[in-house]
Amino acid sequence: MTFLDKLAAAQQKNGSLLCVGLDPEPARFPGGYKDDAGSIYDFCARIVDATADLVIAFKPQIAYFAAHRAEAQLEKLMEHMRRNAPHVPVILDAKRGDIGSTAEQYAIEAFERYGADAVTLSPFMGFDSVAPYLKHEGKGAFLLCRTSNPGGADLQGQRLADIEGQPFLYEHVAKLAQGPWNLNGQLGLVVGATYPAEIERVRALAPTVPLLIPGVGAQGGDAVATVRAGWRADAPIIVNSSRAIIYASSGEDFADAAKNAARATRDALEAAKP
Ligand SMILES: O=C(O)c1cc(=O)[nH]c(=O)n1[C@@H]1O[C@H](COP(=O)(O)O)[C@@H](O)[C@H]1O
Repeated sequence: MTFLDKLAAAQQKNGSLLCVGLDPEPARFPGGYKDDAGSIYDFCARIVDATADLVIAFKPQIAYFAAHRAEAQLEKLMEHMRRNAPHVPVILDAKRGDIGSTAEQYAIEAFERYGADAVTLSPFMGFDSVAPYLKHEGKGAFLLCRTSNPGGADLQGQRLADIEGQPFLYEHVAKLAQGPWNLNGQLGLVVGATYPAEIERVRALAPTVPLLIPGVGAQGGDAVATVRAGWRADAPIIVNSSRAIIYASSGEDFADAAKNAARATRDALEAAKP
């Protein structure tokens, strides 16, 4: 099953556009797990089990594992998701970007070592830095386009004077992902929920690619505006929330609280569909 097939199946089965982001910070863990990097797997697995019937995808952020020497726990978590939530695709948030020969290794890491269904990438180094990921049949690759952080505009908001129509850099990325770079239909784009006008613009330029949209919840993005700007019946959007879900409670009830927060967010996103 390809990433896109899995995404469509999860969306239908769970009636959801919500992606739960797995950004484990031991300092924020509840009760007995607090400050224990050895509990990263246990904490995340409990969040996964509590929310697996409410999401379109899971998105582990690799830095939160690597910072604690917890790559083995990430491997175990990936296995856990394949076993306990086989219907939910996993996007490994790694934001890689490097020359082709190194990108080949990063692609092996994401798709073979961790078994991810999709990965996040920086397009800054150009097509040859993206191409190695596209050789992995059926896997997805999300290019950073208009990111959720305020500094995203520093470069993504620059006009490209030598390209017809003088588009912003993020608009050019959207066009490349919809067109010449999308060799096998594996590309998607990352656009922040904090900038709904830009989501609308990206959707107009890239009408069929999946959009990964982080920034609702802790970053304050508007769920309703996000769905109105990006949702199309025939093109998926994946709306990520990490901290607002996984740290919904700092008590022993954290998994139940995550489930309730995920359900409320899922329902708000569904209700916003036109
Ligand atoms: O690629 C991403 O996932 C990403 C892109 C972006 O523009 N903004 C953004 O916040 N993210 C990631 O999405 C998650 C957002 O987390 P919360 O702000 O806690 O919901 C983090 O893992 C970020 O690294």
